[in-house]
Amino acid sequence: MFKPARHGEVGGVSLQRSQQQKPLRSHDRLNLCAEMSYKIVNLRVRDVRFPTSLEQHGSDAMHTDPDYSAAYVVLDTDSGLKGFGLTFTLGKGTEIVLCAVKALAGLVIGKSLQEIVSNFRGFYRLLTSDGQMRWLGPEKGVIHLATAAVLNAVWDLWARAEGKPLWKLLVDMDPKQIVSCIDFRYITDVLTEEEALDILVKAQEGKKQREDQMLKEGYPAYTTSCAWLGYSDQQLKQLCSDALKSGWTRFKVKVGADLEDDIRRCRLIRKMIGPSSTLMIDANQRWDVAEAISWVSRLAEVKPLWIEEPTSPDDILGHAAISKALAPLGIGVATGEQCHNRVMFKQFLQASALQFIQIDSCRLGSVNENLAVLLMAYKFQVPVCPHAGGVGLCELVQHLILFDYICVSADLRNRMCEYVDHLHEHFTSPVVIQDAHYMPPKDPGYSCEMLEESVNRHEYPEGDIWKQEIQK
Ligand SMILES: C[C@H](O)[C@@H](O)[C@@H](O)[C@H](O)C(=O)O
Ligand SMILES: [Mg+2]
Repeated sequence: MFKPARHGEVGGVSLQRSQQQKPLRSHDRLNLCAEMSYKIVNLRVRDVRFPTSLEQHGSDAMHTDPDYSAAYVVLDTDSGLKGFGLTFTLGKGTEIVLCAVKALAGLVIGKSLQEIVSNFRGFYRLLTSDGQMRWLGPEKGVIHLATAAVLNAVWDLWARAEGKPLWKLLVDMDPKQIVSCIDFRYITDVLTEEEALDILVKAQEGKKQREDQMLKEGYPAYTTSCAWLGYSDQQLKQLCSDALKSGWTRFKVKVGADLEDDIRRCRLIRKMIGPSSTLMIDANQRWDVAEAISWVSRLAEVKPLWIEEPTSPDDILGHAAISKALAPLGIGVATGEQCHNRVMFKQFLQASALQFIQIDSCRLGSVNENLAVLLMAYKFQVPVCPHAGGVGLCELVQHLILFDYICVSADLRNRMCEYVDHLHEHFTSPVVIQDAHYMPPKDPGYSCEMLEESVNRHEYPEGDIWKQEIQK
């Protein structure tokens, strides 16, 4: 059974003085309604799946039948306010994530939001460092996906309690409070707390203009939904021509299963979008290192900006070798959607193994760990181009990239956020895309809440959608 940690302790281990969270001074605190502590009294988690594989939406060279799914978390508080969070999965296995979320529930229930956010670094540690459960990770795999779902719900609750969309909650925070949410353990050799603070303080200049700019123009996006691997050439053409009409200028194509098909499909798209539009290719980990280099060299004629996930997501030195070999062709390497944690990102950066860093709102330990990666990326001057799509990933990650632009990078060169046009209708505050840009969300929260009816219909296996599928 989990024993609540005493002050200065995480998972029964006493923290070094320097790692302890300094209590926030009163002026650092946000406006959490003074008389409201928002005590979390219950955590519910549901297995929600969408049968996207039936039409090959989301298919790639390794995931040929993805059913976009979520472990969907709802936190109930004593005040009636709820927090909604999720992590993304591909169908089978979502029930395992549910088990992991349930295993973490005891660390959350009974805590007040005030208690959590006044020592968010400590709370992140509590979830990721439990003396028994960390054996399942640490900070990777199913337990980390579950951590993301739970923490996403906590951040959603916090933003709702403040009456702000999450990006605005972050933008309005004092830089000291931002760094107080980050666990710097294992990354201080490249980024110390002081350096992080320095980056954030320097970026205060021009913040207001950048916020206004985002509210007016939105954040640039690219689309992946024209060219899933399982789509026919006919479908590709139709979707690409529709996207061009709607103002899209940046496109990603799935590759990696068959070289001749890739050449044909990429030529087709390049021809349709013209030389000045941007094309990216994504192999979803299909190749070995040498194979990746030779395959992508054959596709160099279509001038891809990047090759995404050319090989195993764990092979940092392999990515470095591919980056080096493809640099003369003007092709960068992008990865991150399956990068476990900030430590791996640190090494990718140290090894110059990627030229585009793809954070993921549900793979890393929520906002807390993503903040660490955004700051490391800034230090190494590597552009962040978040992974999105799936179910809910666009809704979530738009908040993080808005924060990145307004408060960290202040730069839009070579930067764009992924977009796919699936399943937004199931959310209470779906993303708003205008002229191929993400428009900043206005509703309070982290945009994770799904429509109750959608959850009921898609819950696995009892929902109507799945009952019908099972009967077929
Ligand atoms: C199975 C999924 O659709 C992936 O193919 C998808 O996340 C993809 O890698 C992407 O970059 O969007
Ligand atoms: Mg990808």
